Amino acid sequence: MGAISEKLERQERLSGVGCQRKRKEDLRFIQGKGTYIDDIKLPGMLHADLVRSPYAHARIKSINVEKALALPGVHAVLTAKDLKPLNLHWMPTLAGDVQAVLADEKVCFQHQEVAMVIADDRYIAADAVDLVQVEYEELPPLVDPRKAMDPDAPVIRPDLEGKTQGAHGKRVHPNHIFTWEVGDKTGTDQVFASAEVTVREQITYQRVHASPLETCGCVASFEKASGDLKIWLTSQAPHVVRTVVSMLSGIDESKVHVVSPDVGGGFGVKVGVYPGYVVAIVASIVLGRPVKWIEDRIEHLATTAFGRDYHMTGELAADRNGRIRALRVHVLADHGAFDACADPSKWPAGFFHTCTGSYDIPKAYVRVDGVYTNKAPGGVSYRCSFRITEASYLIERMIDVLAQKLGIDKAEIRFRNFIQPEQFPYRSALGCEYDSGNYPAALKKVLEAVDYPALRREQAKKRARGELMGIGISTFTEMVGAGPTKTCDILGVGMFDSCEIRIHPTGSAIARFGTKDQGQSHRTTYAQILASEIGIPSDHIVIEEGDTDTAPYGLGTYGSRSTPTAGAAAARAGRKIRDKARKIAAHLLEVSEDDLEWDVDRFVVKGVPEQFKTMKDIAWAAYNNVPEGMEPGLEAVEYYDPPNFTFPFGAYICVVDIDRFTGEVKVRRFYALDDCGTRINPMIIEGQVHGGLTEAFAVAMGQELAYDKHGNILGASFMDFFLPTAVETPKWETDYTVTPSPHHPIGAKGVGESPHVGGVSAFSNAVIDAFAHLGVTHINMPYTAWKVWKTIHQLGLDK
Ligand code: PCD
Ligand SMILES: [Cu+]
Repeated sequence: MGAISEKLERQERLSGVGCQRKRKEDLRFIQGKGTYIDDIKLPGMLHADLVRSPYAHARIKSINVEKALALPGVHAVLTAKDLKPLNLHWMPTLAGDVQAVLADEKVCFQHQEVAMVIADDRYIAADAVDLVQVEYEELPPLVDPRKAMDPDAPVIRPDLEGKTQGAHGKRVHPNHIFTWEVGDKTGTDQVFASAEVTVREQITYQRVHASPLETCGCVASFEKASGDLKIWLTSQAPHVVRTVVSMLSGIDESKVHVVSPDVGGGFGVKVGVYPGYVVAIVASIVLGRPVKWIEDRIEHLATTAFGRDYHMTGELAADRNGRIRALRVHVLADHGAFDACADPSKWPAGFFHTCTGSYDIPKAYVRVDGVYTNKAPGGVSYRCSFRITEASYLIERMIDVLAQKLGIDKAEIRFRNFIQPEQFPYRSALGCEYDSGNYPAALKKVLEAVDYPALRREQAKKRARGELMGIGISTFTEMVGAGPTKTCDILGVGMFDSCEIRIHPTGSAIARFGTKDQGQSHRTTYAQILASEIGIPSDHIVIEEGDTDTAPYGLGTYGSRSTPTAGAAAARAGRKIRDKARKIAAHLLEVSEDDLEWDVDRFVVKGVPEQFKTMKDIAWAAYNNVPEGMEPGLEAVEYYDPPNFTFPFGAYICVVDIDRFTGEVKVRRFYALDDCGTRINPMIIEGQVHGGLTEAFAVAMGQELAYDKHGNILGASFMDFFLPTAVETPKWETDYTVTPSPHHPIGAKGVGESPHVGGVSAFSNAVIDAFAHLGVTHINMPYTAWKVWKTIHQLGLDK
């Protein structure tokens, strides 16, 4: 008894994997001691502001900067003409396209960057922006992606004239970017031709935008004397930025130093490189002084990368009993004026090919056409592993549509189609290899928790009274953790990730990673992984990320990849430490290595419990008493290339009541069960789920970057773009099951994006379910009271 409780006590002292350790980050944050980009202030620093286009599509006839330059305090006004000699007026995008850094003779979207003013302070810079005179000649705008490939559509990108080959194959129209196909077209068509039942639906996932508290920005500082370029950047991927900056500028990569300090939220929008960064860097080089550029909220929403804008046609072929036989999907993807999608290079539509979801669908075919329009560029994964939200939304909507057509219960149809636990590893018809899962168990648990049959009975009664109540189910699967490097790279750099750890003589440690926290709590949870592996309490392990001078190379944090990649690297680096520690312990105890066994925080001689060396003892010895021939010190580096993605999943259920007279949707209940394999910190997982669900609620209920017919953006401030506060946000109930990933060293899967991916369809399915008995099969998001009321009114329910 005594020995067991003593062991438990030691285990507890580690605060390792599974512990509800409080966030290490918060001590600084709640005291206002965070360091975000705007907190960086360097001696002699200048401030930049951008001149932006009021038009969606126009020729630039002239730019006159004289008045702006004459304003006291203005140091420079840069235009494309100034960048041209440096060959920096255009830059490559992550998607293999090019993007104008400052508009070159023509603007292609509203708010496009036209010139940068650099001044003593931001106020002078803003005043000078108003003094820059730009003469435009308006061109007809192309706003509707469905018209992008019309024969007489306005040509958006004359720079691509005659280019019949794009980064992802043939281009068939001046506004065509790529066509991407996956799956068995003929086989799928055959199944459809002879299917007992088919359904088809047009589903648009609207253009949306992440809204981190901190907008994008940077401070660039070029040291003329040494030739060093230092950039502070609110970035999710600092190493990638260093590589890109070096490639673009020709400055030796060792002379480029990127620091990503505290990041005030990322959500995918801080992965890429934006024109503002490039011009700020050029300005610093030209002026020999540090230059700060920070977006305001309108600039952020209107110009830095949007998410989604997928116009999908989904079709399912099935048996009369609801067993799905095939899936066929066409997507028209609106990429805006430049293809600046942030996806792994080989995947122009990200991981949209996960659109068979959690279901065992024998045949599938997907085709995605990307087109240019006069809108801001982007296509980042707003809390989504590269288009998985779109994919999951499509299949979760379609399975409901099929259920309605066949009159099968929406939970039941899922059970009939789930990939079964014994089918894993499961290879989907579109080529994803799912590592593990137990979907029926998850859905069963949720249905029991909310008493699903009782909810359906209540709904039937309400329907009889003319009331609107909806029950939405979402049983989603995600594919997160890009790599492996053989299929995933960014501009040729493989998507591994890294951990480097050093144990100090007194038994504390520092570990550095190639990922970059933006609020996810890596300082807290990485230390927990290491604590469990090396037996040093997590409170004695400092975690660092974000400085390219010190951190090992890594691809950054997005796509819920940190736990699957860098988290795995941490576990494996820890094991390397333990391997060396075992040798040192054997030497100290004068026994053979095989006579030792690991016990929480020490090596013990087998069968002789009183003979042991703790990790603390070993750390000290590593610096003064190692076995003959061994290097002193105790450190390890691991670059981890995962063999596969991890496949977290979940079962969500959402219950809504809709006011028949106002169209207001009230979320009565939201029950979310997530399975992310081994849980490192349950409290942090719960926080991630709360955050992701709130963003899902925002997208489903109100977020939209709409454009009018002239290409004016309509949703570019928080007056119009819905950002839920605590007042609007529903109460979340969370639950879990644990299905460890078989290939991850500690069985963990990513979780950061799951609630967003699964949440959006749960809300959507709930709202539409409220109208299902009236024959409604789909309503596009967002479900504002106005839009829902229109449906009610069309159905004559408000009488
Ligand atoms: N199993 C498990 C898993 C996980 N975890 C935890 O949780 C978290 C998360 O994780 P992950 O999933 O791995 O993820 P990451 O990578 O880290 O992150 C990322 C994500 O994350 C999320 N979340 C968040 N939060 C916050 N606060 N902020 C932010 O910004 C954010 N973002 C978002 C997003 S969007 Mo993308 O980018 O779109 O792609 S992607 C994303 C961390 O802390 C970790 O550790 C645990 O514990 N366990
Ligand atoms: Cu931004």
